[in-house]
Amino acid sequence: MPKLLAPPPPDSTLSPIAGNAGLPIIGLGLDYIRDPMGLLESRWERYGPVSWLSMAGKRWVTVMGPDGCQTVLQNKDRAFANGDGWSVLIGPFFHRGLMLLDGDEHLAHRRILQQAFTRERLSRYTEALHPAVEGALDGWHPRAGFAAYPALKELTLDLATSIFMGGAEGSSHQEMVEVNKAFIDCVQAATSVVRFPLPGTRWKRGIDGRARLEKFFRRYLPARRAGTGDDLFTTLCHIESEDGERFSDDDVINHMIFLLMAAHDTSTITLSTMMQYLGQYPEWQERCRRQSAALGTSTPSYDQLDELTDLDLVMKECMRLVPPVPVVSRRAVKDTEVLGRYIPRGSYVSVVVHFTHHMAEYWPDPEKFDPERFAPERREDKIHRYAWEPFGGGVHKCLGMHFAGAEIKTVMHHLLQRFDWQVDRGYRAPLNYTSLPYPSDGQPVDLRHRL
Ligand code: HEM
Repeated sequence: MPKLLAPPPPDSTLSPIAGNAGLPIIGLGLDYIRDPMGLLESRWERYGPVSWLSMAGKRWVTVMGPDGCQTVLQNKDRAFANGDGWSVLIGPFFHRGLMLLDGDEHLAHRRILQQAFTRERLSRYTEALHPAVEGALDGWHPRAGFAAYPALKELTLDLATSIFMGGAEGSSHQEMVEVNKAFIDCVQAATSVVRFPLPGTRWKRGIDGRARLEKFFRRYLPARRAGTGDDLFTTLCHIESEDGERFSDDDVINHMIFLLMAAHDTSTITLSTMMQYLGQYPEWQERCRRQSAALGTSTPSYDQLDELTDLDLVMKECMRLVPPVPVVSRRAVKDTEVLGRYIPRGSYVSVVVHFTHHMAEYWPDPEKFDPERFAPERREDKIHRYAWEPFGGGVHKCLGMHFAGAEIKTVMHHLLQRFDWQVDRGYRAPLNYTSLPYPSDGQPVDLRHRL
């Protein structure tokens, strides 16, 4: 029997939200991790676009489909808060990152941070990306069954240390491996069943990871405050809003830790998904390679990357099929409603991007890899403003989306020129949804140097 979350006030025309809790404590967490689409589809059929369930120790109102997602993300009556919504999942690890701030404070920090993502700065980051990508790819040893995911993860961390940090002078390889592990621990702690620092739990590893990251960044802070480099860390130390507001030392560290997290896993899974599908669809790999070669340079500028339109289609389709952030979190700070369903103050709300991206109503043959659906003559994403929403929407829409596009295209440009690769057409990535999705088999591809 479905249970109702809370009755609407007596004079209200709103309906209550139906749902079910699942198992004690863990709720439906394991069902989601095992088969997110299976769980979501069954709930859509049973309850429609707004329902409730238990997960990660809390009751969540789950909102599916572009109409409901739009209402929550646009947040017109300011009923949904980010800080409280995300804190319950990742607060101890990413507190005071931009995504966890709200209201005027969020706006003030976002205004300063925007200065780090102007077109001019993105052009300079892109210039710096090329040698860093080339250096990282020099360490790749192609073979059949090459594990693309861990190699890409290491590569994006290398990029983060050079482009974001301006290098990590004085840090050993072993230390960087530990920093990488600290990120993973912080991200994976999000869905820990135990939500206090009990030794041996994901939560405890996340807390330890945060402490390690803070120590790491604090060590480099004085040098970046005094420096004049083009990296993001130095930029955050110097940028100011139009009113002359600047970041404190703590702000810089909090934003750096969040930005590295925001940039790292999201770009890695996008690249890894692209390698999978380009390996499975050699005609697309060749199309992208031809366009890339037609640029006539191994180090295209930020503006030139716009000419890689085929790669752009593939990137969009891969982010549709595997959205790097499948669920976005909020908390209702007052009584409100979504699609006529009553949401009482204090409710946790999850916006399920992943489901929208696979709805047959909006995406014909939704499981098919079909990058042309984003081509100008089709533009299936135009059917609804929130049909394709990998970067979210509203005031918290991803601040790094243009950086992400530049990084992903730069890496792919170098990969296409250096290597070709194949993946069996029947392969299905065993994606682990414990936190952000990743292929638990390391995403094997048959990788070869191009002759
Ligand atoms: C494929 C890559 C990426 C995807 C899919 C992605 C996705 C998202 C999503 C869905 C949000 C909104 C979260 C919410 O509404 O609560 C977000 C926020 C954010 N992202 Fe990204 N992201 C990507 C890459 C990046 C990169 C590379 C950076 C930084 C260089 C970045 C920085 C941020 C920041 C700062 C926010 C918070 C914005 C705010 O709250 O005002 N992201 N991202």
